[in-house]
Amino acid sequence: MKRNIALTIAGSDSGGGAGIQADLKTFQELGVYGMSAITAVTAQNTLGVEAVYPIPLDAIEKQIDAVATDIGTDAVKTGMLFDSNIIELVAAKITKYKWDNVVVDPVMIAKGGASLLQREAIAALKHQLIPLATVITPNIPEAEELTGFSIHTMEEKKEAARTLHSFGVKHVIMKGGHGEGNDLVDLLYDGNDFFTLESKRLNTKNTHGTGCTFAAAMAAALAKGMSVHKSFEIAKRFVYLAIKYDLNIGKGHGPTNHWAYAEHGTSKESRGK
Ligand SMILES: Nc1ncnc2c1ncn2[C@@H]1O[C@H](COP(=O)(O)OP(=O)(O)O)[C@@H](O)[C@H]1O
Ligand SMILES: Cc1ncc(COP(=O)(O)OP(=O)(O)O)c(N)n1
Repeated sequence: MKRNIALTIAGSDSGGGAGIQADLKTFQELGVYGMSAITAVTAQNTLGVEAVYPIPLDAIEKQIDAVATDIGTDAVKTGMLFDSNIIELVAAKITKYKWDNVVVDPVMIAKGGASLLQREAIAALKHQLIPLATVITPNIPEAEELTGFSIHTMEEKKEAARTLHSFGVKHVIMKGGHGEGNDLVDLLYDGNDFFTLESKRLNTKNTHGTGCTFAAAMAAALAKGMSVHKSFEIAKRFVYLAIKYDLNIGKGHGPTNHWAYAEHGTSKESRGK
């Protein structure tokens, strides 16, 4: 049986809810063979990030080259990239290996407030990596940082999506988890039209790793040959169910449930409107 392949270039979360661990679990659950290039090791659990250890640049390069020269990939997802040197390296490798289906999750700050991207790296993210992406998946604070303006209303979300699209990326998905109110809207912009996917806000503290899981599900669906729009639907549903059937793990913000899509994905009740 043919298996499609996806590569995640991201940080390790020792607690298993976000980063490389969330990505590989998501790939597996969506039937995609997962590979990884680790950019940083974090000592992290549901209470927060205790320490960050960036991986030497040549070790990141060797991980990427090792999988690229032998195995190849159908999609790439980037997460925590930590500094501008790592971003420049990743951009150069995407160009060198002519990868498409590139999902860039512009990870900046963990939910507990820990910085996962140096401030000096924001320019490299904007000008070197984002233009190579098929889709970027910022949350509201990340979109505010990248565009330089604050975002509260739907019109401001649309304006931010237009601004981010002008950086050269093909599609922008503005995630709505940080918005206000009970109705939660994720917005896709393809350069011409806007598409929204809505859900009720689930009342849980266990949302650690939602952004990583969403972007990894996008990458997995793209790796399987689906369109960006179809991948958006799958990613939204995958993360919604992962939050709805959350796991009671740890004393803080627990991880989402990566089994939920397989276990509950077909029931009407789980469709969550
Ligand atoms: N409480 C919630 N209930 C339902 N969906 C949520 C909730 N929080 C986040 N999501 C969904 O999870 C995904 C990630 O959203 P967001 O929280 O904005 O990103 P991040 O985890 O990067 O901060 C989005 O699809 C969003 O709609
Ligand atoms: C190693 C690592 N990478 C990324 C994140 C951020 O993940 P995210 O999905 O945005 O979830 P929260 O941190 O907001 O819960 C991370 N924490 N660690």
